[in-house]
Amino acid sequence: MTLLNGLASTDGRTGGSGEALAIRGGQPLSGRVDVKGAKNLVTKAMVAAILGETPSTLRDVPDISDVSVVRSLLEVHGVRVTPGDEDGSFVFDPADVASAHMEEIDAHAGASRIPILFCGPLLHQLGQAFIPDLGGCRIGDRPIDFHLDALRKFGAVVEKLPSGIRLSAPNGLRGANIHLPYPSVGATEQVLLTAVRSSGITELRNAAIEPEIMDLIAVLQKMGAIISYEPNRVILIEGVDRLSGYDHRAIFDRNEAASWASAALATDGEIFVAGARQQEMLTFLNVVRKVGGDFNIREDGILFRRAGDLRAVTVETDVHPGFMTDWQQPLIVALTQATGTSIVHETVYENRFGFTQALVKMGAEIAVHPHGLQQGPRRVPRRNLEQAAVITGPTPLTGADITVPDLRGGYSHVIAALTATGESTVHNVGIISRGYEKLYDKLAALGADFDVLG
Ligand SMILES: CC(=O)N[C@H]1[C@@H](OP(=O)(O)OP(=O)(O)OC[C@H]2O[C@@H](n3ccc(=O)[nH]c3=O)[C@H](O)[C@@H]2O)O[C@H](CO)[C@@H](O)[C@@H]1O
Ligand SMILES: C=C(OP(=O)(O)O)C(=O)O
Repeated sequence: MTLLNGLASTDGRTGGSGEALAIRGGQPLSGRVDVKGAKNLVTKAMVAAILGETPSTLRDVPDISDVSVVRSLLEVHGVRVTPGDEDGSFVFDPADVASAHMEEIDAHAGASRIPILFCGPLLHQLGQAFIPDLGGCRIGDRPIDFHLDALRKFGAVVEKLPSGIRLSAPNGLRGANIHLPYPSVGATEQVLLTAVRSSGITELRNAAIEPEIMDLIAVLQKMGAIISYEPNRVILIEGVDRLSGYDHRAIFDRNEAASWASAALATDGEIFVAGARQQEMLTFLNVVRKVGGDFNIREDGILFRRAGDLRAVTVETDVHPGFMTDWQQPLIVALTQATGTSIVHETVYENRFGFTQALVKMGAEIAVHPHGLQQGPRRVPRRNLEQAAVITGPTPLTGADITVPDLRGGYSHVIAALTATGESTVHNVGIISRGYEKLYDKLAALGADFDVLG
């Protein structure tokens, strides 16, 4: 790796969103990468710290920009954030939690989806909350109606502002009976973070049960919450008057682990993903096996490589325990190298195949069907969100000039460029630092040949 203009941070994290990479591909990626705590747990556990009466310690916090955004939003609300007693650990002290100025909150608009989860904790601690407009990947409409409907059931009053929303709880928050129209990850977390200190019992039906949600439940239980779950996506929360801080090691980032696994398959390399665990990746591992990949599960991680030629597969993204929507983009890069016709049905978001245009530019044969391919009822009925990508392979990829559209699409572009022969320029790579820690260091450790262009 060469830093042509020094814009990349010295710790190997990507720099501003305008940064570009010149990548010379065609070589296998081989070596070891370490994955830390999951973006989709760590950011929520940080918000949970507001609910405690004593400081919380979170371990294995990745150095990603979504964590920086949430840290900054906590700090403007008076939470003191200091390094913990080991590398990657942080202490969150909520002793001086206070309302923040609107301008300080607005400065976080459009940066991440996590601010919506501040609602319950801030309402409990301050009686009011201002939430900026949300960011996150633009992969569909991403409404927050389930969040707001649930908050109103707890007794919150929601007012829409020109930018963001204001909430208050004039009569406090009371436990509620909530049935989510769809097992939304964020809305389930909203209910958990609000219910734990609301008076009485909350019954949440059709809850999401992703491993990161189970880890958030573990965090909240450490704080003093009483939460149980029943079959069929039912979660019961008995509100308590006070919560204390927690000490918790975050669950590993299974999305990052799946990304590196796909990179090994796409480039015909061999990558040991240290920190990855089998249990949370069962569904992904089944697909790795079906596509002709090989994995070796060890105590400290999982080794991924090809078992022979890659084979076409059909996958449908779904809520947990299904095949996660965040896994399909890197997998599709590998599927361009598989023999036959693969189909990926996207059922979670309505616009998550935009990244494939760049792959087509590089020589991949991918047809996107915006209204899906499947007729008739689906296992998880949705609101016509299905899209399908049909990938025919194997096709050689050649270097191209491409622009990253979002987090997972961006990672896939980098891996496609490393799979391709010749040189690619990948623009806008800074977005990838939302969810991948030390990307440049990891690529360099795996033998990738690239320059940072700025
Ligand atoms: C920070 C974080 O954890 N992000 C993850 C989280 O996003 P996030 O929590 O935003 O995803 P959700 O599970 O809420 O969204 C799933 C679907 O429900 C819809 N929906 C959601 C809320 C709502 O109020 N109304 C509504 O219609 C969304 O538009 C989407 O079509 O789960 C997604 C699904 O596993 C992952 O892809 C994201 O990586
Ligand atoms: C969609 C994702 O994240 P977010 O919800 O933070 O936009 C993702 O991690 O792929």
